[in-house]
Amino acid sequence: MDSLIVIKIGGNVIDDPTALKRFLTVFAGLAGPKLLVHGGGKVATQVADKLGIETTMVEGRRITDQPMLDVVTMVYGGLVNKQIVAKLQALDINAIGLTGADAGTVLAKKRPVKDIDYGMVGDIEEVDSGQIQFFLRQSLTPVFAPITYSAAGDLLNTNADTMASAIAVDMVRHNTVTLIYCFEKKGVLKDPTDDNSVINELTPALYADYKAAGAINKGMIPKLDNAFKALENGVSKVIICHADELANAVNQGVGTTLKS
Ligand SMILES: Nc1ncnc2c1ncn2[C@@H]1O[C@H](COP(=O)(O)OP(=O)(O)O)[C@@H](O)[C@H]1O
Ligand SMILES: CC(=O)N[C@@H](CCC(=O)OP(=O)(O)O)C(=O)O
Repeated sequence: MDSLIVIKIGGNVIDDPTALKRFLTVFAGLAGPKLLVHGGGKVATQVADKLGIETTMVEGRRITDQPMLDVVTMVYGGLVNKQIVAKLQALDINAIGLTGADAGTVLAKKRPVKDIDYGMVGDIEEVDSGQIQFFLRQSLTPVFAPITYSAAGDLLNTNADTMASAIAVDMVRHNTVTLIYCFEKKGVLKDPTDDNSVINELTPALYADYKAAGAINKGMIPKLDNAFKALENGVSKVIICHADELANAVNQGVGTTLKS
């Protein structure tokens, strides 16, 4: 089986043009088939602000009413996605920008209303990994925006960490998959205020301990839940690392590697 690297790049890096350019240069230089999933939550919040639309996040998920859905569709599916695709083209990577609706790649279902009404937020139902494999075989590099679609034809806002995990898991049918979450810190930290406290190997038991102690919190919790889910479902290797250390993470094991 061919290997495939699925990489997710987070919103804090996307919001910093210099850091994004550095990351994309390293991404472009990685050998072999690869695929990028991007976030952009920070940019969406800034654009919503300018339009007078208030942002509400609950457990790391954006409450997405119709005006907010319009914003995230424009920001993720348009602005951020196309800027990344253009930069990759300039780096000689033939990138193809996609939302989950494009080529029917990621189908979702509107999150049912329980205690909280998230609005137009999608929980992933099905990934068409055969279609993604088809793009890869044409030597195209898919770049996914965190937008999915429903069977009824609605666009849905979907967390980018979840999207990367779901795509990686389904690609296991075709490839030996490595999943790498890149963000602005050096990995999962024992102490979030100390950038030199990287946990080299994280097991579910250690994760539970650090979470209970409050050392792993906020956005890192849904990220790790998605990351462990990928490891449990056939992804060979899952790494969380700094965007600048992507090349070393692939080759030399920097950052945090998840263990089952
Ligand atoms: N133990 C930890 N190690 C590293 N980051 C942590 C930790 N606990 C909480 N965090 C926070 O999690 C954030 C990453 O989650 P999130 O903002 O969702 O990432 P992304 O930008 O990749 O989507 C970091 O910016 C950091 O503030
Ligand atoms: C439903 C939901 O919360 N979707 C996310 C999608 C973007 C994202 O995940 O961006 P980062 O990776 O930069 O956080 C949001 O709108 O913030």
